[in-house]
Amino acid sequence: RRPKNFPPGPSTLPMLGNLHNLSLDNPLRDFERLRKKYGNVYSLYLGSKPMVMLCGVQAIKEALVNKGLEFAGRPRTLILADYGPKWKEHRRFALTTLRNFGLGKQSMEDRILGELQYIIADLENSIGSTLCPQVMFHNASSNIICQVLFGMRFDYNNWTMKEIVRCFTENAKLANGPWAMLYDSVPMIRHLPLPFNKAFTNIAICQGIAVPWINDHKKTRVPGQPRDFVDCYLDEMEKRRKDPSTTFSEDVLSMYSLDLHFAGTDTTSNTLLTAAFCSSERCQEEIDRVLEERDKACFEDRHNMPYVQAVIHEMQRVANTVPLSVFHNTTKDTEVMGYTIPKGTLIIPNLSSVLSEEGQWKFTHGFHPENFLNDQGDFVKPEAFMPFSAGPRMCLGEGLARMELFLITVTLLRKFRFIWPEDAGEPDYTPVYGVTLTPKPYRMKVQLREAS
Ligand code: HEM
Repeated sequence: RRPKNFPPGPSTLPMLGNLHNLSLDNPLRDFERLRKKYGNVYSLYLGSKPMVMLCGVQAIKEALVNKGLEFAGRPRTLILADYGPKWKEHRRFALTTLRNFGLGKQSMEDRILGELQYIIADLENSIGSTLCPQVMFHNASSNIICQVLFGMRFDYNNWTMKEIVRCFTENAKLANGPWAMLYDSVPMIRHLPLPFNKAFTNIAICQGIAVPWINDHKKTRVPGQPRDFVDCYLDEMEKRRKDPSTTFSEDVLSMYSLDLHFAGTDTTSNTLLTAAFCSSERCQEEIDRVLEERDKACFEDRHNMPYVQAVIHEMQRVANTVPLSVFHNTTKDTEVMGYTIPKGTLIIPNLSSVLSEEGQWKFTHGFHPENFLNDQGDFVKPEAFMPFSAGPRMCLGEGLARMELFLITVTLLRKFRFIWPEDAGEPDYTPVYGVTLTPKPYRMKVQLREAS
């Protein structure tokens, strides 16, 4: 039985709770069906553990923004830290460090533009034939964040690179799956040989790769002259050495850099993968007009490219890359939309429900850049645009991601034309479910624009 004034939901079965109400492949449709039946705030039981689903702008903003700290916890599933001093100190440090490395400034742009040269080379090698952009975009996104963290990049066919990307993509599929949901709620399943346990093997593999890189930094760094995020962290650890309450340590560094590397890879690349479907001649005209003879774009150009901006934002809306955000936990007894939510309740902010919420968009279905343009053709961002979530736990890499999406889209559309191969049949837009939604693997034909 649900506690008094707890959000409503379907009746439960012993042991299973509501698991039988959810499809193992893709529970998003079930969540939408339940929203229609029970409203924007409803509850489900994963085994015996309650969870609350938040749908729509109003409920999500009330919880994640207005009552941000009360909803800022994390369940102890995979890697991201729960709410507390460790999360606070590390989040503050990471935001400042990323900013100092030029988030929004020249040097971060240089890193992205530098990586773009390798993407361009890959695409040029595929002119006239077809290419699977999945691997290329994953490698590029991984390299960009890898350079920020560790100061290095890898060739796209390098074994280490392939192994990291394999672990990340596999974990992205396991992380929000039903087993992951159960993992937090039914401790005894942790000892069973379940598919979800593979996620921990993958984390161990990635740590096994990253720890020697960190050790190498310890040997080669010059204190006070950081080359990358890891150097900055080691400097900070040194500074806090005598502080008994510090949460900075080498163990945390290896986990934290893994969090950032993972969070910055599968998200950006899956958004770009959806983007490759959406290129348009109108974008290309705007890009040509603004860049004129210049050989590369810069992030500032976005202010003169309202249509491109609208396309990129619409592509994020449609891509719905992180449909259920990352799960939250309540840090104290609280309320949302008049319902009572006890401390320690699993919270799922259903971002998918906001990105396609009736009444929030000019066009809810299909791909319409007009959702982000006013009558004068200026770029506008509706309140319901929340692919990075909202509140104190919102995406830490939003700045980097927005810069990547803009520079990569503009540079590639300026140079190439992407065509759906005639013999490939109709594109299948059904995404593959996970913490990130992934388009089914596909191939694109690539042409140089000048040549066409
Ligand atoms: C298009 C690309 C991206 C999308 C759509 C995206 C989306 C999200 C979402 C929805 C969350 C969950 C927020 C919440 O729990 O309320 C999140 C968290 C996070 N993201 Fe991103 N993200 C993207 C790119 C990146 C990049 C490039 C980085 C790397 C710097 C990154 C680092 C993180 C981290 C560290 C968190 C956890 C924040 C915390 O727990 O405090 N993300 N992201």
